[in-house]
Amino acid sequence: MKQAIQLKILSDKIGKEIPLPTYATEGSAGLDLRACLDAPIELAPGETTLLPTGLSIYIQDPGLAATILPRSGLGHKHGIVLGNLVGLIDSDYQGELMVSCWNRGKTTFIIEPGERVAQLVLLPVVQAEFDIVTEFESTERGEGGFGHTGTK
Ligand SMILES: O=c1ccn([C@H]2C[C@H](O)[C@@H](COP(=O)(O)OP(=O)(O)OP(=O)(O)O)O2)c(=O)[nH]1
Ligand SMILES: [Mg+2]
Repeated sequence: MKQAIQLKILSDKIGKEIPLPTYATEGSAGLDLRACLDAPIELAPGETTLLPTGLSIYIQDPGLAATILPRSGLGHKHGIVLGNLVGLIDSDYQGELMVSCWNRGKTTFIIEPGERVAQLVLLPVVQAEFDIVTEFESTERGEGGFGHTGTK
């Protein structure tokens, strides 16, 4: 599904040395987010840094949200993941998209200006309107969880 989303360019670098986010292929779910930096950043093992993207989006529709997810190659091969594990962008957020970058690996990683550090995925959202009850209709699972169904 496609939907227009308002986007503000906050840095002169965007659209010049740093391209606007695009879907890499027709079927891509994620838009790669690039580090909007003046100079490379060294991220030592165990360190976390908050990277600007030079962009803000205003999703506007409360039925949507965006998530910031790690890129699998960076995460698996270099241990570069997100300090908050997953970022959630609210539909009413209008500030700069920020990427918390965590080096959970064992070697220093250099983040270059314009490097694709994470990906943005827009998702549908349902806001709950709580209906307070004292009993739930019973289910096969009931209150069982956390391995209740076994491992094999
Ligand atoms: O990786 C992220 C996560 C969040 N945000 C922005 C968008 C989001 O809408 C806002 C608040 O995020 P969240 O609700 O996860 O953080 P919080 O610690 O609960 O802050 P707040 O009290 O502002 O809601 O921060 C980012 O730019 N990047
Ligand atoms: Mg919050």
